[in-house]
Amino acid sequence: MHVAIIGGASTIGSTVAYTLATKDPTMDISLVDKAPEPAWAHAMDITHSKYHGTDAPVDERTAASYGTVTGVGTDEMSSIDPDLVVLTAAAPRPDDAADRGVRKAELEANRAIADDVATQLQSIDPVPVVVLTNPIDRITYRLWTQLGWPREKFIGYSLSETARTAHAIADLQGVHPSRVSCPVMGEHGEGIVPIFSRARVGEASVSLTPEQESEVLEYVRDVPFEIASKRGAGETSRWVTSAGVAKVVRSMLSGETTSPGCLSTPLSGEYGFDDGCLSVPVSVDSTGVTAIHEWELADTEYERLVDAFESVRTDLETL
Ligand SMILES: NC(=O)C1=CN([C@@H]2O[C@H](COP(=O)(O)OP(=O)(O)OC[C@H]3O[C@@H](n4cnc5c(N)ncnc54)[C@H](O)[C@@H]3O)[C@@H](O)[C@H]2O)C=CC1
Ligand SMILES: O=C([O-])CC(=O)C(=O)O
Repeated sequence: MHVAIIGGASTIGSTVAYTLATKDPTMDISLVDKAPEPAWAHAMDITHSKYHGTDAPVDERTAASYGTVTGVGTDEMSSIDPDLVVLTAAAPRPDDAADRGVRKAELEANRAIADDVATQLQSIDPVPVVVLTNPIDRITYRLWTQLGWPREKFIGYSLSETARTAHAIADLQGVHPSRVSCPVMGEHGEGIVPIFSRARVGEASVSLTPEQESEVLEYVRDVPFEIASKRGAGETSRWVTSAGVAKVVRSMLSGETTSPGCLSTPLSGEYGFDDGCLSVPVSVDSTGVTAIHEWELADTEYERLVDAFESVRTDLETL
């Protein structure tokens, strides 16, 4: 399997590449970036890391199954034949990168990048594209409309919220986060919609007060920016993001249909929404999104979803 990461020299792209290479040494990975030298440098470093990551020396047959990690410029996109593309290309982060509104503020600069990437991708056959470039709901939509590939190919990555929500609920319930599940729909940003009606600790449903729900919401909205402010504005949450993206990519390329969770995808009537992207529960396989599941939601959850969609649509009108 071959994954091309466009914006592969980025903090997030290179960390996704390292995580994928560590979890699956057989994968071929191309780091494609408008800056070919750092792309090459990350690729070389990750290639060396595989020596220790795979407990070398290994036998000849195992070694022959290992994939390559390469770094190239965007002008080489047409010579790459990926099974899946991950998009992490982005404009330099603004000075207020640790402010909560920054994802939306990135729209104008990253829209131009999405249009450039659409041109790069015209040179290959349609494959699934997992978009990380913020604001993902708008950028995923823009890429879809610019490229014209089937909507099933477009997935915006928003799964970090599920991990953050699980941690916040675990704190309130006094349990280990790994025991908690609570899907998160909506916008990757202020308009996240944790589906508290489906929150569970193990098999047991969880009942939170409205104050506790607000606490969870605020934590999930705030924590990536708290992390960015303490690390330095150029740094985002690379660890949870790369682990989540690796989960999505590996489950898509596993050869089976799986449901990794809620991901952003173009909607055509689902949940009553048209012409925009939001995170919704999906099934995926190596071809892209195979099903969008329409869950019964609590009234407050659906109202939050409507607000999130309106916010996305309002921004799309400006493009
Ligand atoms: N969806 C999510 O959960 C997350 C999304 N992000 C987003 O991921 C994006 C990347 O963030 P960082 O890794 O910090 O970025 P970065 O600033 O480290 O790197 C951006 C890269 O994009 C490349 N690039 C710019 N224009 C390009 C083009 N037209 N074609 C190819 N490459 C191009 C640059 O050369 C650079 O290597 C941002 O939009 C960020 O907000 C970050 C964390 C989580
Ligand atoms: O805003 C950012 O760049 C970081 C981000 O999306 C996240 O960690 O969820």
